[in-house]
Amino acid sequence: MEKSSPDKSLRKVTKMGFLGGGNMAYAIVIGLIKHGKVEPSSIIVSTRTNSSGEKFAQLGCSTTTKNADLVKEVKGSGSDGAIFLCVKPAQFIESRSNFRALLSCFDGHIVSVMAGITLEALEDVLGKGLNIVRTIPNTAVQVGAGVWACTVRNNYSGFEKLQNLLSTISFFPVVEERLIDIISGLSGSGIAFVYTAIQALSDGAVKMGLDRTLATQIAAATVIGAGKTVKETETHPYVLRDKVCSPGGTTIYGIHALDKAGFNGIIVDAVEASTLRCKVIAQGKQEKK
Ligand SMILES: NC(=O)C1=CN([C@@H]2O[C@H](COP(=O)(O)OP(=O)(O)OC[C@H]3O[C@@H](n4cnc5c(N)ncnc54)[C@H](OP(=O)(O)O)[C@@H]3O)[C@@H](O)[C@H]2O)C=CC1
Ligand SMILES: O=C(O)[C@@H]1CCC=N1
Repeated sequence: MEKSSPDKSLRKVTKMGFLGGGNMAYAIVIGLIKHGKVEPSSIIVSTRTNSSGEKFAQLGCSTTTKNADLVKEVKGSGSDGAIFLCVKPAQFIESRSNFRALLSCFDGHIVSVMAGITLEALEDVLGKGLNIVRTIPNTAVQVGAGVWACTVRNNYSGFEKLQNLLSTISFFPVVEERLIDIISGLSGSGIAFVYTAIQALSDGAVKMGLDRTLATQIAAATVIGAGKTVKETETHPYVLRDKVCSPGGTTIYGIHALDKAGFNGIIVDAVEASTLRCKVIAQGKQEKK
């Protein structure tokens, strides 16, 4: 009896190419290998310089400094391949004619992680009718706990394969495009605000006499616990906060110190500033390195 070929809709994203191998690409690649069960041999990374590719080669990925070689290799895997645009917005705009020449005939998934660059701008550069997904990840994908929001013009056939893959390392909501810059400020950049808060908590404990290593471990565990509690109990953060504040106790004295310093307003300003900055860097106004 003739063996039936496997249902194509059940096949996975087969080959992944990363155009740009900086901090974000590295976080994604590490996450996919360690937490997404992706074989390093199915990943190819392109960078401008050989030295930037070395850390990927050490993981067992292929590397190149020729973008055309990367596209050729991913194309060879058929329409189940994915190319991730992981260069800076200004680098993309500066080399737009090269990116158009490379990708205008690519029929796999084209996943942009570039802050600020809209679907319309991506289509202007690369062409219409491609399977383009605009996304904004954060670097916690490296530990399988990222936030990676995405927007897609139409749910093209095969999009769910990409969704399944990227959901292995992140909370992967599909949202309206107008929300992407806000989520960039909230989680793409927001993770850096949380690192700052962890450092500040640790500093406070060191000031009071705890050793730095233990202070940072406890600060990190406290932030993880707070996030998990908000998520799993689905309770308003201020209700949870009230349960920590005993009347006349220790916590309300700390909360008072935060209020006097304008803590809430500072965080709101930070998310606002990072959100609005997306529009500026989308015009190529960024230091290109
Ligand atoms: N970092 C983060 O937390 C986040 C970043 N992003 C987005 O990810 C993208 C990358 O950011 P990040 O990784 O931080 O930046 P990096 O500067 O760390 O990385 C940029 C990479 O692009 C490579 N590169 C530049 N031009 C080209 C080109 N023409 N062809 C191929 N490779 C090229 C560089 O190569 P070389 O090293 O050889 O110069 C470098 O490896 C940005 O668009 C950013 O908005 C989104 C969310 C979060
Ligand atoms: O700082 C940046 O521009 C990138 C985009 C979101 C997080 N990092």
